[in-house]
Amino acid sequence: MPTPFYPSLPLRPSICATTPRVPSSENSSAYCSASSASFASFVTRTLLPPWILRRSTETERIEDRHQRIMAERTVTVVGPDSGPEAPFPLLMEGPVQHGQKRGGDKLGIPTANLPVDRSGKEDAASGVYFGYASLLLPSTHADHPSRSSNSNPNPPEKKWHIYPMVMSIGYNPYFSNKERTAEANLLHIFDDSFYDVPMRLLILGYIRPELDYAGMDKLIADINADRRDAYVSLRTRKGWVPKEGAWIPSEEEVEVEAEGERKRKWQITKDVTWEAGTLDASWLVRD
Ligand SMILES: Cc1cc2nc3c(=O)[nH]c(=O)nc-3n(C[C@H](O)[C@H](O)[C@H](O)COP(=O)(O)O)c2cc1C
Ligand SMILES: Nc1ncnc2c1ncn2[C@@H]1O[C@H](COP(=O)(O)OP(=O)(O)O)[C@@H](O)[C@H]1O
Repeated sequence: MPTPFYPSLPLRPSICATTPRVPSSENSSAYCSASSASFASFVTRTLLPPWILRRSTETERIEDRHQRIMAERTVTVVGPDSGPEAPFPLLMEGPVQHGQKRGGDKLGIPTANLPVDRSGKEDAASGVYFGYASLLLPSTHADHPSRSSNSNPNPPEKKWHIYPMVMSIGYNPYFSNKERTAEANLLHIFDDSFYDVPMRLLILGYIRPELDYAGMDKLIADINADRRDAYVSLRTRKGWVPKEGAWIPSEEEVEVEAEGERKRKWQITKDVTWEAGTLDASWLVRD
């Protein structure tokens, strides 16, 4: 019998906060799912992907952790089940550039930068988006699939490799940037940086506008919530999973030291295989 795409689990997260994180004034395509009842049951059925169920020794622990976390916070599932809608997808590409060195060092969330002005996306509304990135890693790179020790669904002979991502386009109001940038956090743990590596971004949906914050901890919390929303929005629906397959992260809640306090955050920790979906992501891997 084929493995069901959506596992059945006793989770009851609330879908779309009563005060949504996502005001939609800046972009009409920003929205929470229309039918919260069906989405509630959808995410209830789908939140934990099959690979978690297959990990026999860790299953209990991770399930417990997911249940507790998901009971504590809300998840915004963005876009219709069938897949991205106009004006998406938006496409961007270019070599990864250096930024202000804040993502990894200050926020603990590295972001691979592309200039906005040379990519033809000047008209894209500033804000937080999600979708997939692909990288053309040289075969000598530590993260090239041919060198990876973990089970890797991306065939090494393929030149471009796909990763789920969440990104911001704009001026980073918290840091008052002068230049508009596009910055993607790939939902994958890399062993090495990949500056100058060609990157493509298939932008599939809009999560929220860029915001200013009273403190960096609030910015970090929101970016982690964005990562979670992007992950659930992509992972749980066939219409959002590439036909081409992806490196898929598993998330775990870990203790981290931040500004002298121990805090909890979501961190991508493992690679697992996603079942192929119906999304056409061929642009990401074409030669
Ligand atoms: C998903 C995501 C959401 C973000 N949201 C905001 C935001 O609301 N406000 C803001 O000032 N910066 C936001 N940023 C940008 C971060 O501040 C930025 O990644 C950080 O300044 C690192 O910059 P650097 O690459 O130049 O080091 C966001 C980044 C990501 C990946
Ligand atoms: N998961 C990841 N997502 C994005 N970039 C990553 C990731 N892991 C490592 N990197 C590397 O970290 C760099 C970004 O780190 P960051 O501290 O934000 O520096 P910068 O300000 O130069 O962009 C990326 O250009 C990339 O080479």
